[in-house]
Amino acid sequence: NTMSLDWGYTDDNGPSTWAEKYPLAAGARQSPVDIDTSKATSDNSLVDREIDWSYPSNCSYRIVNTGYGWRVDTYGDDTALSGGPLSEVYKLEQFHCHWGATNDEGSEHTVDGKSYAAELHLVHWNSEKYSSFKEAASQPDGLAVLGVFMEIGNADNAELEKIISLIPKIIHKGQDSQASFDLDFGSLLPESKHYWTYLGSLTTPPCNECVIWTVFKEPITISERQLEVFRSLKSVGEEDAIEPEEGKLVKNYRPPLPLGNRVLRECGP
Ligand SMILES: NS(=O)(=O)c1ccc(C(=O)N2CCc3cc(O)c(O)cc3[C@@H]2c2ccccc2)cc1
Ligand SMILES: [Zn+2]
Repeated sequence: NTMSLDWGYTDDNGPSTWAEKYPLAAGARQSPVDIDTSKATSDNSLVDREIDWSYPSNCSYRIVNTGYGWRVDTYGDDTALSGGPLSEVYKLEQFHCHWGATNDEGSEHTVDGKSYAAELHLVHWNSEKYSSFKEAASQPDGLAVLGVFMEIGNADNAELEKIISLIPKIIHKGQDSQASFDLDFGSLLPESKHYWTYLGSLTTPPCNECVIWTVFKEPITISERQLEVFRSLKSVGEEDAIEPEEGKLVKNYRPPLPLGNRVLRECGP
């Protein structure tokens, strides 16, 4: 029925149930993973191959409540991500975030078992080799996602505030808001470009194994108030008459899956 999403993060439709309807979720190249720093190899294949990104400073965006979080759709024409583990240039398609009900959980990747309070994902697709995002999402090197850990700090994150200020307009699933603001992506990313990288998947259904993951080592900070605004989103539409406190998206992260025999590489200490 319209009330229940066919997948989500509650006990009855959460990550442990996804493989029933989305068989790829049970694959051997799934994401997220726990980053065991002792397993990371710093072979010189990545040495001084920094991750290079160029994003426009002023652009028009659409923020949407997908039912499992907020997502900002960019019109990635003049965006470019290259270098690091990437052999081609990738275009930014969208970015979004994952969080938990309390600050001691919320990130998808963990580092030596430690969770951060949230994790930002910037999703890019291989526009050099493929003709659309959807086509790229069915290819092993189709997508490149940058993962940025978020920890609680005293100060608001000013760049994120431009997005957070739009959230009250998209409280219910399906709502969206068009905005054009000058987003300085550079400050949504940590100062240090040091990262881990491995081959993985979408962390939500359909869990396609199409992602080259790059997770920055250094977190950015977000305030508790800003994180509370994320948790005020609802996973149900305006028409779904439920109690005011019900349907709140207090968590939308997938717990880590086994790295298995995949290689985990790192660049920078
Ligand atoms: N967390 S993440 O790994 O960075 C990630 C990346 C992309 C996507 C994404 O764009 N998806 C997956 C979920 C989804 C749900 C929809 O209702 C929808 O309209 C589109 C998507 C897309 C998607 C769907 C099918 C194939 C590829 C992507 C989701 C999560
Ligand atoms: Zn994500």
